[in-house]
This record gives sequence, C-alpha cells and structure tokens, in this order.
Amino acid sequence: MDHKKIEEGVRLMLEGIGEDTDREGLRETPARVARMYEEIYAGMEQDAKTHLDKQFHVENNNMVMEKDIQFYSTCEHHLLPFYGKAHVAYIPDGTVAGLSKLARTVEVYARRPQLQEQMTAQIADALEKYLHPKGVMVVIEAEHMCMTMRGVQKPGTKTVTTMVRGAFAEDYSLQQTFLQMVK
Ligand SMILES: Nc1nc2c(ncn2[C@@H]2O[C@H](COP(=O)(O)OP(=O)(O)OP(=O)(O)O)[C@@H](O)[C@H]2O)c(=O)[nH]1
Ligand SMILES: [Zn+2]
Repeated sequence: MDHKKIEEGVRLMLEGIGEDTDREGLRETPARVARMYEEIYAGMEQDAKTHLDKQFHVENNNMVMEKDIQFYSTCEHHLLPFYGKAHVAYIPDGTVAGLSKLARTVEVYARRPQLQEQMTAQIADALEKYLHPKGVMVVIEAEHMCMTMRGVQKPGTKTVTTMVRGAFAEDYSLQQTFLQMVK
C-alpha cells in the first residue's frame, strides 16, 4: 500500500472540507488513516487461495455451515462502513477446509472497497473454485452507514444478499435447510 498517496489524499480531503491540517488534533491524522487502511483494506493484498488450499479428506459429505461470521466492510460508493453477518455453507465432495478458513475467506473480501452483492458472489466463487464442493450457499445481512447516517437515513434497515451454487441451486429444500440453520 502507498502510504504517501493515502496521506496526501487525506490531507486534501480535510482541506477540501475547510479544515486546518496543521492544527494539533489533525496533524497526525493522515498517517493514522494510512495505518488504518492497512487494516481495513488488508483484503486488497490477500488471496482466498492461501486459506482454502489446505484441505482434509472426509467420509461425511453433509452440509458444513459457519454462521454469524461478523464482518466490517466499506461501501465502494461512499467509503462508509457496512457491517453485519455472513453465513457460509458448502456440501463437501470428499474434502473440507479448516473451519476458520471460511471466516478468513469472508475477511479477504470484506476488507476492500465493496458492494454487498459482489462480496457475496466472490465468497461463493472462492469456495467453489478451491474446495470443488457439490454446492455452496452464502447469505450476508448487513447495515450500511451510507443509508443510516446520510442519504435516505433509515437506521436499522438490513440488506440481505444471497448466492447459491451447485446442489443448493438445484435443490430448493437444501436452501430451506440452510435458512433453518441460520435462524
Ligand atoms: N447495490 C448496492 N448498493 C449500495 C451498496 N452500498 C451502497 N449502495 C447504494 O449505492 C447507491 C449510490 O447511489 P447514487 O445515486 O449514485 O448516490 P447517492 O446520491 O449518494 O445515493 P443516496 O444514498 O440515495 O443519497 C445508493 O443507493 C446506496 O444506497 C451495496 O453494497 N450494494
Ligand atoms: Zn454507500
């Protein structure tokens, strides 16, 4: 990440809103923001492959679900946070990933400027590509700060996005089982 560019940008933005970037409280802000971006945009430099490549063989090919994965992301339209829970499930075809790797995959795609729909699809794509499962389903529920603190100003509104692949797309009852388990 280019800290110098981020710092310049933050300084310009503060000047743009009429701030004095030399006042004590703001003097270190550009550098702080750059350090923070290393964290909140860490997914830019990550690949889900590194988490999903290591797999274990199993006899049990029933659904595996990791639910209530808390995440924080940033909407690419306003650069304001959106945050909530991701629920991720797949039906293995002989191999499974470590449980933590589903949450790590969510992090890879959350920590970027994002659209909720796109993040939902990217998580499903990664699981499909690297685990070769019989099916994948991802549901994300989130609150968007760009809809609460500004704009339409509707606090409490939840946006729910879904992506189904393979067996989940073909078998409606599997989707129902997923939703029952999420509840
Ligand atoms: N589809 C989708 N839209 C999003 C997401 N995050 C924010 N948005 C929306 O992006 C849209 C941007 O609309 P614009 O009309 O270009 O921008 P705007 O004038 O700031 O929109 P308002 O928020 O309605 O004031 C808004 O409707 C936001 O609610 C997301 O993850 N997915
Ligand atoms: Zn937004």
